Amino acid sequence: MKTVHVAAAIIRKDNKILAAQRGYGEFKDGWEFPGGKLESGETGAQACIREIDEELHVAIGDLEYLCTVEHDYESFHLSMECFTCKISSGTINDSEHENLCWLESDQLWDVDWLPADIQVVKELEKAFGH
Ligand SMILES: Nc1nc2c([nH]c(=O)n2[C@H]2C[C@H](O)[C@@H](COP(=O)(O)OP(=O)(O)OP(=O)(O)O)O2)c(=O)[nH]1
Repeated sequence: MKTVHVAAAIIRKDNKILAAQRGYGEFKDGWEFPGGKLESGETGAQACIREIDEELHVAIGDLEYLCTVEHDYESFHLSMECFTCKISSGTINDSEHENLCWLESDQLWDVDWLPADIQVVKELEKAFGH
């Protein structure tokens, strides 16, 4: 099965994290962390910074590796590196998602996450002691 390498940004603000609802494609309407596929030669962190600039038009910093999720979808295997981070400059101007939502720590399960993201949210709960 084909492996797709993705980097995802868990953007933190105060006690909240940013969730995004996909606006197109196979997983339309599912909730995820902003990010996208690694380009050749890129590290996960580099892809994360580039994707967030392209999608949300902000710069991110303070990246901290959280986990890598391995998930088998029907038609591909996803290997997704996840980083927590903060916005270091700019104001979000979303060019790609249907919705964005800042979730408080007690709202993490209020959205319908993509299957692979369930594990990420569990890791987040562990990391932040919820
Ligand atoms: N960005 C992102 N993708 C995720 C998450 N969870 C998850 O299963 N995925 C899957 C959905 C997609 O199949 C793949 C990421 O593709 P993408 O469409 O965001 O990447 P991209 O912008 O580089 O790609 P493209 O649309 O230009 O082809 O990973 C997540 O939390 N964030």
